[in-house]
Amino acid sequence: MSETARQIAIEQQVVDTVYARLEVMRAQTRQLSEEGHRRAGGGPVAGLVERDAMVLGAAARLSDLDGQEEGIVFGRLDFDDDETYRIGRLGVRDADREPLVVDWRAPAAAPFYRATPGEPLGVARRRVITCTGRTVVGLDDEVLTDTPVDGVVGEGALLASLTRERGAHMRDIVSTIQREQDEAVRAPAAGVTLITGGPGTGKTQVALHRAAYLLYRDRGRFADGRVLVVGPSTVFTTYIGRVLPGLGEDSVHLRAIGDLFDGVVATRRDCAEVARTKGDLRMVRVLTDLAWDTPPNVPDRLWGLDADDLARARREVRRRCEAAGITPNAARAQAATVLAELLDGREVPAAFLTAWWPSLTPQDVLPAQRGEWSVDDVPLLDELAEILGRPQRVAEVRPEWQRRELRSGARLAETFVLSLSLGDGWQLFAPGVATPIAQSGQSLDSGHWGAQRWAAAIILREGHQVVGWVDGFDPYGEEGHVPVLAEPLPVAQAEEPVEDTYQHVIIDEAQDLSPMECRMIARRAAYASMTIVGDLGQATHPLAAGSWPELVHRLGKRTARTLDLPTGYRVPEVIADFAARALPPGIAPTRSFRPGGRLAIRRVDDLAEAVARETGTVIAPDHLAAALHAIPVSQVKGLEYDRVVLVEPADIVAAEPRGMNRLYVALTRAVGELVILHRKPLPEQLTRA
Ligand SMILES: Nc1ncnc2c1ncn2[C@@H]1O[C@H](COP(=O)(O)OP(=O)(O)OP(=O)(O)O)[C@@H](O)[C@H]1O
Repeated sequence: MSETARQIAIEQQVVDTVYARLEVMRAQTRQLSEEGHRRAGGGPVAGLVERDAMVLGAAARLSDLDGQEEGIVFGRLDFDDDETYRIGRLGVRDADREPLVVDWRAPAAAPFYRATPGEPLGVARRRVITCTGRTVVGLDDEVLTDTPVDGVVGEGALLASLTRERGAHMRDIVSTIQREQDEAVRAPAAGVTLITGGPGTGKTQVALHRAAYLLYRDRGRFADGRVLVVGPSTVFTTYIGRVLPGLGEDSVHLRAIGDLFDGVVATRRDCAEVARTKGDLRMVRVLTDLAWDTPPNVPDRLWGLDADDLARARREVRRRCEAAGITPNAARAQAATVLAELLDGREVPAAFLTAWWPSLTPQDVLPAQRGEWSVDDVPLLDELAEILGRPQRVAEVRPEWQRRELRSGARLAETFVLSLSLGDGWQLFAPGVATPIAQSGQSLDSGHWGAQRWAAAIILREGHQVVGWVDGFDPYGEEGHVPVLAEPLPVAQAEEPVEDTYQHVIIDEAQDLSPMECRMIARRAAYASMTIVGDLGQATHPLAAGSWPELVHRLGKRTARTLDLPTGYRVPEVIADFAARALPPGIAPTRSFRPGGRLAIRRVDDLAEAVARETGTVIAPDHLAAALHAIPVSQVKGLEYDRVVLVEPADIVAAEPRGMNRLYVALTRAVGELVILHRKPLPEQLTRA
């Protein structure tokens, strides 16, 4: 038996023990979950709470275990003092609670990523264990001590991992995270962490592993959708979408910029000129004017008031509301007041007010052009949501009595009638109109009649019945003869305001954010710590920040701790050296870890014909992409392919103000081979030696 086979057999034994233990845990978990469901049948409130807690915990545990089928154990550390332990995607203990595998995120696992020959941290040997499913298929040892270590085997885990076949989705790098990457993954959660580095330095990987790390370190704070990861496009989020579930985490919100505003999924980008306009901070003013403008199709006269009078009234409403900090969607009462003043106190019918001052959604104010919003529209919709204000929340418009009922969970007819100002109830039915009791004066008889009408209204609206009459308070709080209502509808669930802010926000490809996009993210990160990941050399947005401090500031934060990733793991040396010619002055090229690589540059007469002869992924200027069945160059950010065929660089550069940066992005997508096909002369920068 070879030494490698012997060592593999040793590790296989450990892996088998871990899986056997997981099976036991899985069976226990399933039993727990079933027990939870059975108890739920009982129904009492206390039981429900218990059920929820149990089912939730059990289900989470199950999905944890299911997600970890592949390669749970991937590392081993042997220390100078003969201590040994295995590192895995999750921590597993045996029946006596002794650790079988240490979670890669635990402090004890840090030496696996941090130890170097110069600074071994007590580690004698670091071993990477490669599994396919439950079978150990390879080992790679690195000895970090001068004293001899037995049974050393190796095949270069990092290189092996880099040369593995590429799938349609990004795979995690948990077994080969490099030291500088690990420092970025484990940087403190608080404040702003800025992770910079050239193409292929592992920024995206670090960002995702960091999300998993934060969840592990402070689950109470970050679980349940409290971490947001923002990427540049839905193609990109789909590409990286499996990394976190593979690491056992599925509670992170992963969103593309075009996907951040609820109810809209935008994938198309506007051309640079339009993007420049839409991304500019001056849009805030434009959108504010739009939000207060007269909406289309609203009535344009009311009794003696014509369209001009109404337009003037609208301006007056805006003036008063802006002075008082009231948003358009909360301004109907002010609108009523202004109109009533113009009408010498005459009360404006509710129906008119609702039509003239409707509640607006951002989509009402900024309808889709040709049936579709662009990614650059999304921050505008989000801004409009802020400017318009939410249509008043149910909780806010509910009268106090109703809120009290919702809080207590009980709807008491007597309470309903006696303890509240009946005006509240009437307001629900006919806002802005005087109540029947008020209209009928103070005589008890007509008051009684009015109360009956009022009760009928409430019956219609709320499903109550009148079961008697008592002396209570009329709509104006005066004493009167009022109905006691019964048979209420069940009390609805109290609607808690949904907080859509996060505890931690991770932004990938952050160099590309326009000022308006920054505002959209900052709105979700007002109280959040942040991880900002990017490369200024790949900035293509016409309004991209010129420096990192500027971007941090745009995101509403002040300072950042910066970590730079200096080594590129994607692009091989030959291609990286060539691509560096497209880098703007002042940006240092990335040192490539991958040796070799193949580069071919061909001048051709017919692009379509030349493309048809090639194999690999074709990347073309956007205007040629469809004809050549190619991926538009604007869509490849963050992605990578084994063999890239890049078409007509001159057109890519000419298409937009930051065309050279766009070309740099395209040149740095290839993992093995890059073929450049061009009909027009190459951009001058590429021809420089
Ligand atoms: N430590 C590592 N071990 C194995 N593979 C790695 C490691 N670091 C990075 N890689 C691989 O290198 C490639 C580039 O990584 P990634 O996409 O995270 O880089 P990036 O810096 O985000 O690139 P870009 O700036 O182009 O978006 C990926 O295939 C990734 O899996």
